[in-house]
Amino acid sequence: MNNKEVINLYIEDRQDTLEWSGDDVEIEILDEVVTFILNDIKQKYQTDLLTLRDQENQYYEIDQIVEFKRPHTYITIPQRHDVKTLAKNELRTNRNIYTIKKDSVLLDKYKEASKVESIEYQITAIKKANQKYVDTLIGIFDDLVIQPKKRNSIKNEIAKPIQFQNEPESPKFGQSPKESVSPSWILRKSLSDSSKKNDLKQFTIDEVAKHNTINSAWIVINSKVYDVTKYLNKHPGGQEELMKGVGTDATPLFMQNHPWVNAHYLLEQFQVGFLINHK
Ligand code: HEM
Repeated sequence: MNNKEVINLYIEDRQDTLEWSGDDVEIEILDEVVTFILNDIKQKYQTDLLTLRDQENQYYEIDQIVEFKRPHTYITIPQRHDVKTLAKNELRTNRNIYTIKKDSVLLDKYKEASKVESIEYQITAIKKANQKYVDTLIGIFDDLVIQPKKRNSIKNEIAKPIQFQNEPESPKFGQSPKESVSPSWILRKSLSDSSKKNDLKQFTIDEVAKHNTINSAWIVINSKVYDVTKYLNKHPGGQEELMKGVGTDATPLFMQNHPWVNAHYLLEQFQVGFLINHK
């Protein structure tokens, strides 16, 4: 009964672990969960290109993670990481553990040794999120002058590794990508971010809590503080729903309702700062 299986995905300081008991879980479900994780990584790292490699540095494709139940997959972003050195020994401070059952997935998030969040997803919600992700992505790219080449094939080619004939000079961890090797849309995004960054402040959760009315409505999603006063009547789920999260760190509520929504894309103009985690 206890034939527990595990797949690990690593990128920088993040480790995502899928755990399941071999008898209970169909391979399609594992595929959905892996896709869900890779989509999340793509959103967080703002890229649609991820390469997957094993411990021997061999490239492979997304469906091979599950098909061969590879225990360790190292993920890199071609223009951002030095592809010659796999960061096998990075300190993984952010760990996400997905316990997969027949119809649901329990996600436990850890920061260093402490559990910071626990979310239960129905498999149907994960499937819906994967489907929605494609739509969200198209929405994002519509706004950019330069379109990524694979825009129409993203759905079928999630995370397909790309190979360079001559490997480009890649920045090391922690350095920002060089202009010459960055896809222009990433560059564009980071430039617009940095010009605004000067105005952004740091807030404690107590300061955020003061803005809990429809006349001044602040909300925290993924450590970013947004003044959503002007977004309240635009929220597709309704003002009343959004008000449930106002004045708080609403990341868990947000994730329960629509993990596929890219909040930062929608709310960037309303960002006023960052949340400081004090103590
Ligand atoms: C401030 C950040 C938020 C943003 C940018 C946002 C954005 C959205 C978007 C784009 C949708 C449409 C989703 C779709 O059609 O797939 C939506 C729906 C919804 N949102 Fe939010 N939301 C936010 C916060 C919240 C919070 C805090 C809650 C709950 C307390 C919430 C509850 C809902 C609900 C219940 C729906 C309807 C879902 C459905 O029709 O299936 N949202 N939101």
